[in-house]
Amino acid sequence: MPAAAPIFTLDHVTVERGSKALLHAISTEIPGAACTALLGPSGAGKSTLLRLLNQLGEPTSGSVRFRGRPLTSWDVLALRRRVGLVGQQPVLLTGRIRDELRVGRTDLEDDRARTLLEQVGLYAGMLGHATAGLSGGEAQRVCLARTLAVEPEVLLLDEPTSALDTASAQAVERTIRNLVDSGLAVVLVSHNLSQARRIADQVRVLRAGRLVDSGPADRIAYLKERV
Ligand SMILES: Nc1ncnc2c1ncn2[C@@H]1O[C@H](COP(=O)(O)OP(=O)(O)OP(=O)(O)O)[C@@H](O)[C@H]1O
Repeated sequence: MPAAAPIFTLDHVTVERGSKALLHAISTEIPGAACTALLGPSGAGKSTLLRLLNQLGEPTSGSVRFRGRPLTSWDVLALRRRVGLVGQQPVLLTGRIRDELRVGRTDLEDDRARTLLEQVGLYAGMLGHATAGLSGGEAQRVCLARTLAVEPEVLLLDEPTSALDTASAQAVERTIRNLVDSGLAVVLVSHNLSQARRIADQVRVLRAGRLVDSGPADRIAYLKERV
């Protein structure tokens, strides 16, 4: 069977800030309907790369294409509806969970909103609750549900479970894996190598801004050599 078309194609992507190169001539593809983990030590450039993918940053040189079209040719808001990003720190924008889930989807019905809450490991009954007083982990999951409400084709996740306890992290991992299995593309930045082994299909390893390894998760030495 021919390989599916990549969802993102990076061609010699370099990002410089002042005299420092945060990413050096990265060329790679990110497949659709798969979970791709961006791994590497702190400061390697993982978040910088992730943020390029929904135009929260721009390459100094080189190009990124989404579904074959240069990112720069996409309307930014249209792109961000198709490519949703959940950052490391939850940022809540409204006072109630129902309103929060409707931020990008004003016509979201309560039944769908309850399903989204359950999908991220929260209780459907929380729909009417205030957002004030949510724990960091709960807020992170509400942010994930808010992004999923828009039905993106790609989910960009920057350390999505770093603030969660084990049970909540497992619930979110299961959600991520189910979404991938139902056709969503996920790009995940993680320091948690066990998590990457559990849910990543593909891995890209960065070190000091360079792509040093790339391929299916079971062939990546970075995952095999570390606990
Ligand atoms: N706007 C900026 N200006 C200058 N340097 C930056 C900027 N943003 C990030 N950096 C630097 O770029 C390098 C890569 O940062 P980045 O956050 O992408 O790494 P990372 O691999 O995601 O790290 P971590 O795992 O610690 O989150 C770091 O040295 C960081 O200090």
